Amino acid sequence: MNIVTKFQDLGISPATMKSLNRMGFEEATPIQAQTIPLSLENKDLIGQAQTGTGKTAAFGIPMIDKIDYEKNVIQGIVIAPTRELAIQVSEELYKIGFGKRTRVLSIYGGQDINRQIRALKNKPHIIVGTPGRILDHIKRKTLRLDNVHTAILDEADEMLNMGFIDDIEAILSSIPEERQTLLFSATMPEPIRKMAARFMKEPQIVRVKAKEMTVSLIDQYYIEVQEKNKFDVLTRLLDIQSPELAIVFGRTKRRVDELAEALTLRGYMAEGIHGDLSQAKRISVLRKFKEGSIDVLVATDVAARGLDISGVTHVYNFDIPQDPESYVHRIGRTGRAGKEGVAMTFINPREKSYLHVVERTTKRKMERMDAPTLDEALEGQQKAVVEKVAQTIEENNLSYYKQTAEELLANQDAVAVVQAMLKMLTKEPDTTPVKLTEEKPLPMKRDRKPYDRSKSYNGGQRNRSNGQYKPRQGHAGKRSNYNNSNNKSNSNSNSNTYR
Ligand SMILES: Nc1ncnc2c1ncn2[C@@H]1O[C@H](COP(=O)(O)OP(=O)(O)OP(=O)(O)O)[C@@H](O)[C@H]1O
Ligand SMILES: [Mg+2]
Repeated sequence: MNIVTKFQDLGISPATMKSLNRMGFEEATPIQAQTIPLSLENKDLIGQAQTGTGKTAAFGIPMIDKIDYEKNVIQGIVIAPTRELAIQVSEELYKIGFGKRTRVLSIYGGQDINRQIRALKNKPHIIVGTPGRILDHIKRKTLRLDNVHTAILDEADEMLNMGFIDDIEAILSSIPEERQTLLFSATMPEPIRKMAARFMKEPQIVRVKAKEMTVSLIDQYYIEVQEKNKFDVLTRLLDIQSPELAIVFGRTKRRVDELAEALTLRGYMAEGIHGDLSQAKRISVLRKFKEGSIDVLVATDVAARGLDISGVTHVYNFDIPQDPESYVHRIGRTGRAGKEGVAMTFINPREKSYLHVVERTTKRKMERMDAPTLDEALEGQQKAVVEKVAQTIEENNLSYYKQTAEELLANQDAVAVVQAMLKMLTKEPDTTPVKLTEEKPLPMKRDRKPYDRSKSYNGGQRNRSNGQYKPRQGHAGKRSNYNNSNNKSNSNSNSNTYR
């Protein structure tokens, strides 16, 4: 049962309604429908909803609505874990605030601080920033937060992971206590609750009820593959699936650099992004990806949180993530705002236990897929050529080639002509040798918590000798009955690798 909620029924001001219309937002998403009215009543809130379901606007709309344009002071602050996210959130807030002419400023590390100080003098209404840099400005007294009425922690659990808790505490302590505090993420592991108890006043918890933690529009597969074959499998998949935009996640910075280089060697438009790159480089890589001048982004988990890039059709977990939360955020870069997506996870046979922990957390099984063969890759390439031919016929004026084509067909067998052209146009699967340093598989996982059979899926069986979960029969795809699981026992608690 889906009840449609119109934005005008949520008590939003006409000025903000105008912005939403301009953005093409018609109906509120469930998290928006459930949190906006509470937020307008100044309630503290913890909001959890699947990736790509509009949490930014869920906190952004009511915050903007409460901004007094006449007052030239900072009234709202958003704290986000990465620079990219700070920029993206500030852009979305700018759009939402357009009708009310709200001034939004993003401040983050790596950017010239003097420029930021000058920008702060322009009296923004809202600040979006990363914890370190915000605190830096507070200490320099170039940022005063005593008129802030709304504080938002986006991706709060990631900020905890990154060790920002003290910075956040320091920032919040310089904001008046009467403030409203909101906390949003797709995942809410246990430590978040402690954090909430410290910083919030009787927070209302709004969890959009969903059977699974991941969006059902994302088809999720896993492929069992030996480390040394991973790269060939990746390029074959890229050839077969021909994603519009793809993100490949690697475990380490070195891995990302090597993968980006290897993909480029084999003729893909790929670039890497990770925390060691300069801020300017990271932003330029992301821009190229958004514009489509590169179509494969290779990334560490730095890009896994919150990034909203439309057109990402495929996510490849070249290395399986260490913890299930990270999986949820990574694959959530696709299947956003109602679009479909595909997520493929490579697992080394020794890493099967991680697969099971992810599946138990998300309450969704991944379907097993066999690694594609060279022939299948070739077939994929051919199909791409055929599609391109059809597209060219549709789009271009080909009259210039007509005479030659007719002559060719008069002298040759038509099928032979097409065969020859296909052969010429089809990119043979590239096997250019590349250098990738081998990554060790993740250490065998031992679940410290006893395995509660009444709660999660019923197909796993503990193998005592090595702590792995073995599917009872066949592969994981045979498992069924996730419905028995108790959804309220948010399975995050199953994760014992909290970074
Ligand atoms: N009501 C709406 N109607 C149409 N599109 C919307 C609506 N709300 C948000 N969107 C769009 O959906 C996309 C995803 O939104 P957003 O980035 O806020 O998701 P999120 O829930 O924060 O995801 P994540 O957990 O990955 O951070 C954005 O492009 C946003 O503009
Ligand atoms: Mg978000």
